Amino acid sequence: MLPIDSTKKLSFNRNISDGDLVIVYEKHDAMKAVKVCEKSVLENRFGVFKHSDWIGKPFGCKVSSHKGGFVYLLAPTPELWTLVLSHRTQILYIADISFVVMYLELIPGCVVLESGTGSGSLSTSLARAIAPTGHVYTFDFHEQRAAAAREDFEKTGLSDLVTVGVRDIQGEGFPKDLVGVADAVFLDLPQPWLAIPSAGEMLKPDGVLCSFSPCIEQVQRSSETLTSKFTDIRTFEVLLRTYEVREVKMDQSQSEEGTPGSHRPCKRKHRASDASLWQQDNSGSPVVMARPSSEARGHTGYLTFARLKCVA
Ligand SMILES: C[S@@+](CC[C@H](N)C(=O)[O-])C[C@H]1O[C@@H](n2cnc3c(N)ncnc32)[C@H](O)[C@@H]1O
Repeated sequence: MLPIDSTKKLSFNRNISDGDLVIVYEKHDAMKAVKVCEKSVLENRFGVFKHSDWIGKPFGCKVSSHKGGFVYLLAPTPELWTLVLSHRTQILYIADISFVVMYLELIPGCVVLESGTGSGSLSTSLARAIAPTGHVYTFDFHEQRAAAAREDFEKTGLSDLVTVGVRDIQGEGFPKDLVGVADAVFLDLPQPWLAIPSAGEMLKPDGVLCSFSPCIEQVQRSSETLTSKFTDIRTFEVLLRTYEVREVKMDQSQSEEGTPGSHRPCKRKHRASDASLWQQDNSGSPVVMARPSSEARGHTGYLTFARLKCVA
């Protein structure tokens, strides 16, 4: 049973305290994690911000610098942490992470095994999904990476939910004391097929495994290994298309035709089925438009899922 404290730490429905981690938000692509320390200041292009002014304010608040600039102080949720963490390895991002959490069928109380830990990007979301009574056991054979991940889980308040082990999972498999305890196993390893037999031993009957691989050759090799003990083998590639939503001024002719490269704006205001595109009725007034982002992320990898066969 986990100490009740871990539930409290996961809740951001409270005010900022000395020692808390906050995400200082300038804009969606300019954020950084800062540990609040009463005597410290944050300096950026908007001025100097005293941490002491932040203490006692709610997460999500807007705070001002000595010269009137401002930033937002956001809670270190897994969604934001993934965007600000220090990259020690390639990491999983939100599109793949959300898919993994859903298809591994994670709910509070689940036990999840993961390897490798890498930068802990996925582990952070796994931990929140199984909190407050579940547990994530994550393994990496790289000692410094494992230690850095442990420090990060301390900072983000997840250390009661995640145990980081140093182990060569491809060579040795998962530890024998975890046999049969896992609801789900996640592999992000260069040769996942070497770890699949051990992952199968760790899973409860009907448990789900997911393996992330950047190349289709790895998927084929993993799938061959999966067929002996697993069923319902499926591979997905999650391709995310991001849209930029901007307010623009248009003249009447443009508003009739739409703008090149964008979707033609819809003349209706806030129609529920067309919520991303709309315009105000008066020509010349600002129009809100959505267009595909030029920085859209393409291929990240393949997610192969499989369910352990139940032996009657
Ligand atoms: C791409 S990273 C994982 C990133 C992680 N999914 C994330 O979202 O932050 C792969 C990790 O696997 C670890 N690794 C590679 N081979 C391993 C092995 N045989 N046993 C354990 N870990 C291994 C590497 O050290 C590396 O940290």
